[in-house]
Amino acid sequence: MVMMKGEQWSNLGSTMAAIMFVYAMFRQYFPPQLQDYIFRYGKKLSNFMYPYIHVTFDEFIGERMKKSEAFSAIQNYLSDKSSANAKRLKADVVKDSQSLVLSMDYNEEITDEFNGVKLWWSANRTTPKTQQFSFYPGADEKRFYTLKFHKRDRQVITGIYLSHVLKQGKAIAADNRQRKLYSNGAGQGWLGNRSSTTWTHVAFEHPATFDTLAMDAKKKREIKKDLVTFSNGKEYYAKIGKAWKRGYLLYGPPGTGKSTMVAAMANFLNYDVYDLELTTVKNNVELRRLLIETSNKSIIVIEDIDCSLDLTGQREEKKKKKKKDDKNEGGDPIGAMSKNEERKESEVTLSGLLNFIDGIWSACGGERIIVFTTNHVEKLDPALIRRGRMDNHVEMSYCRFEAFKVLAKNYLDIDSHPLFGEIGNLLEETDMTPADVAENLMLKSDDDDDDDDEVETCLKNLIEALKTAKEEASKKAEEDARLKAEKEQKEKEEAEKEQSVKEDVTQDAISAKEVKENGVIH
Ligand SMILES: Nc1ncnc2c1ncn2[C@@H]1O[C@H](COP(=O)(O)OP(=O)(O)OP(=O)(O)O)[C@@H](O)[C@H]1O
Ligand SMILES: [Mg+2]
Repeated sequence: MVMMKGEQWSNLGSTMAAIMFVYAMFRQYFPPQLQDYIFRYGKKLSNFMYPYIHVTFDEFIGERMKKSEAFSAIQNYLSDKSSANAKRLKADVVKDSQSLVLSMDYNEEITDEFNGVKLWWSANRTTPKTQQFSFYPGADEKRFYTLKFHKRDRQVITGIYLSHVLKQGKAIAADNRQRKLYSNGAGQGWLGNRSSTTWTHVAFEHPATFDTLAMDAKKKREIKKDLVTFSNGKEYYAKIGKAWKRGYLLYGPPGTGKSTMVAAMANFLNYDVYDLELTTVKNNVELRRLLIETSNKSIIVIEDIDCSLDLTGQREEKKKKKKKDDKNEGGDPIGAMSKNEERKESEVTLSGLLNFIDGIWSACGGERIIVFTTNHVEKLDPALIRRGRMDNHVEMSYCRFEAFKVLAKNYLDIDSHPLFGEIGNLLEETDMTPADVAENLMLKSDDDDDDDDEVETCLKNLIEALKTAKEEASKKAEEDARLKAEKEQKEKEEAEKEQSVKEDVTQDAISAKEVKENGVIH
């Protein structure tokens, strides 16, 4: 054995010596130009033997371990291709998504064709051969995709194919993406004090759509058109020099579908929803930070804006009153502190909010819809709802016949019924919210056999409810009229009384003057 090893070594030694000798001869006897020539042709020869180019795409880029956008896009693109082509597939539940995604297994190669050019993709991974114990098995694993193509196709691949892959991959990601509902909750600082608020999210799974939304069909069409124009309007907004965002004000009585409309908008556009609770936002700075943290393709909602902020035009008076209170409580430091803390609850001001809507920061990112909902549009400061801030004012109103038909179709699956005529008339005369109408249309059992009976019962119940509501409304109107008349009568009486008192006083004054001047007593 040892002999053999020694023999091998001596063989290797002599081979090396032979190579060195040949190389020395080559350098000595061939002029440098010829050497270059030979090297060039040597390379050409090897290129000829292996004419392919390999490009690798790593999963992570940079030192900060940022996930490569290209890798994700390629992953999506290939999962779409490979489910049809590859033989060995890997099934994965993509994070934040409920659907199973099939992608090609490691070391599997799939062929793609683009404009007549053939190319090959393969998924690879390398695991460093360390013996170190790792808390996260697989964390050291490096994953990458390799693209192989013929070097004559270089132009096509680097020019258009790769950008095509990235675009397709991103489009697939947008389709598969699980939308999120964000809300801003007060965080807890590590010393127990209230820290700044941050966005937390859950999956957004509201089933409302424009089809299930009961409202005037024409209005609905207009809103849908407006939304589509907005979401396709990137170039247009850039051209006119306006930030790519749009404001909606939804107003109407409680239960008319304002919140439902927001969900329908998000589902229609495939946007995320940010539900902004203004009362937990400490101040304008925090408001701005929260805004900057929102992603594009999102709807930012502030519900019941009239309750979240004091926007009724009486701000100044209140502030003055507060200042007065402060002065009075000079001797009570603890009280003053708690008052201060209370005030910290929300120092968001109208001007802060306006900056939030149309200040320069609001343009960051773009593609955002801001929705305000309110029950009392008349209470809002006109500055807040002028066009340009709130571009689209949508009134959500009581349920009329057309809206009822949508609800009847959704809830009872009927397009017409003999009772529709009566319901239609009642709905024109009575104000009932879609929420109340819908409540009456809910089927109480899921038995298919007596469906027709149940539909009829539901509609009859609705008629009863409408009649009751109508009676109540007329009673209320009567009562209101009575109270009004009483009030007017009272005011009239008071005015008369005042007048007579005034007259008496004047009469007395005249008499007193006469006495003084003439010394006459009647
Ligand atoms: N226009 C509508 N179309 C379909 N369903 C509706 C409509 N309006 C109300 N509803 C039903 O009534 C319920 C309450 O509606 P929603 O929460 O959207 O009202 P809202 O206008 O936001 O009320 P609030 O002012 O009290 O917030 C919803 O769950 C929905 O099922
Ligand atoms: Mg609501």
